Amino acid sequence: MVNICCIGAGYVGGPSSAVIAYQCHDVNVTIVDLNQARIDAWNSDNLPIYEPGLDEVVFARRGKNLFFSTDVDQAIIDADLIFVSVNTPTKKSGMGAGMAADLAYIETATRRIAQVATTSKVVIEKSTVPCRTAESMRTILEANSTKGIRFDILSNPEFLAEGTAIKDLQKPDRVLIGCLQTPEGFAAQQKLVDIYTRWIPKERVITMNLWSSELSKLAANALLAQRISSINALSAICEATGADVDEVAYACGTDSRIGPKFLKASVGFGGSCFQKDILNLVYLSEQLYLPEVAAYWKAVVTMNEYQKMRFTHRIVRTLFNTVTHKRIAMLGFAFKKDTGDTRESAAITLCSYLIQERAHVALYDPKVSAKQIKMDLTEPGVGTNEADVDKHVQICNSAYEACAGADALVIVTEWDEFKMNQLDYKRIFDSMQKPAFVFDGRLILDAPKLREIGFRVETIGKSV
Ligand SMILES: NC(=O)C1=CN([C@@H]2O[C@H](COP(=O)(O)OP(=O)(O)OC[C@H]3O[C@@H](n4cnc5c(N)ncnc54)[C@H](O)[C@@H]3O)[C@@H](O)[C@H]2O)C=CC1
Ligand SMILES: O=C(O)[C@H]1O[C@H](OP(=O)(O)OP(=O)(O)OC[C@H]2O[C@@H](n3ccc(=O)[nH]c3=O)[C@H](O)[C@@H]2O)[C@H](O)[C@@H](O)[C@@H]1O
Repeated sequence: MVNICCIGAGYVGGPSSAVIAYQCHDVNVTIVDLNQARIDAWNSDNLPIYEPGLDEVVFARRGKNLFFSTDVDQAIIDADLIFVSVNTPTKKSGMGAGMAADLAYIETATRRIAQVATTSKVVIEKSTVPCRTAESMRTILEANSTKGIRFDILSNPEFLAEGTAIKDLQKPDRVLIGCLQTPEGFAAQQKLVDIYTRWIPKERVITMNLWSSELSKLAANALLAQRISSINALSAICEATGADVDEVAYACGTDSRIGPKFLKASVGFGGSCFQKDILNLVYLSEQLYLPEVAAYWKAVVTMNEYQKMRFTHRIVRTLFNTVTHKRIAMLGFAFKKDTGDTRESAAITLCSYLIQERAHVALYDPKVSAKQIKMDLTEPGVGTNEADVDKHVQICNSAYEACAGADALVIVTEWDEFKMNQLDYKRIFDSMQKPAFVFDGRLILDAPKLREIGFRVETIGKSV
């Protein structure tokens, strides 16, 4: 029986390893984390992550060939293959602060493996890391390995998107496995290929060298984010000219060379990775003395910040240049629908700007807790503190509650339950101050129908 250990029971480690257990009943999968509360939640009926389809996968295999534990050492000792799936956030201080990836968690996990392993292991870099991180991991492992133990390193970046993680893992576009181009490297690579090809067609499991694999992950996220910033840049032109961004996206997306995906204009991309990974690429380019390349990728993030700011300015301008003491209903706080994750959500920036304008923000999100919202809005650097939040933010239990008495409602996350066929917009209109404004930051509403009800509607990428 093959034993797999995954270090890091987060958004990636949890779902990706659970799917391996689900697909390969003869493989033992143990997911470990230092965070006791997180592991307790994985072992409970209330999993720590909201992800469609995740409960079914976990509940089907937990206690059979899928285990969650804080006993990191034992899981390392027992494992043949070890996924390192720990967080790699942007560094907050020191060299490269605000741009480079913080590799401290990777290094701690790697050193732990070296310290406690008693047999040879294949160590798999699952976290998103700067190009050539595998080299540092290998150096640490080799310098600390004794007793003739062998460590082989693979790069196997993850491409799942939150909200569709289980679907993405069950039927991925591709799986990447990078290895050192040596006989031992190829042998290690084959072990992982043998796992994935149990449920993924062979031609979708792509093998390559370690450095290409590491860089491909950063490149894929940078290219995806670049498309969003491109369409968002065009949305500004649309608003100024009368062109309609949905029509422009459709016209461009039907060109098979461009393709239709990731061309939805929005309040700006969020999520834990796009910004982090682009900044990582920017830092790498700077380190390689490629300032033009760094500036090129940096512009994707700059455009995203601009989009969030532009949208807030539009709200303030439309509400007669002041939102002071006005009630603004914000629908959605997660960075996208079908997840409770708020990391880098555009909602945080928007909310903070509105509070600074002294608005009263009434927030509703179906999957984000009040505690999380408060934590996000009081993080250092966000621009608002606890007193601001207590004074200016109300967390509501429904969209109707948030909108009651509001001057404006703002769609920030594209949850299905905010769509026209799910919410009674006439009821909302009747409960709001007049004139009643709608700001659609996700292009999910039918503006002409809302206008028939009596709303004044402003939509990203469309002029009135
Ligand atoms: N969130 C996402 O959708 C995606 C994330 N990624 C990448 O995957 C990596 C992990 O991301 P997430 O799962 O979102 O992070 P996360 O923060 O949700 O989970 C990481 C977990 O690792 C644990 N951890 C840290 N150091 C540890 C150690 N030494 N021993 C045991 N546990 C330790 C933490 O306690 C935490 O629970 C990052 O590099 C990220 O860039 C890649 C694709 C998608
Ligand atoms: O490395 C990662 O963490 C992951 O990052 C993204 O996944 P994720 O951030 O979960 O979600 P996306 O669907 O990519 O959305 C990211 C942000 O872009 C926004 N977006 C997306 C698509 C679009 O057309 N327009 C748009 O504004 C979303 O609302 C969201 O705020 C990538 O899609 C995954 O392939 C990758 O594995």
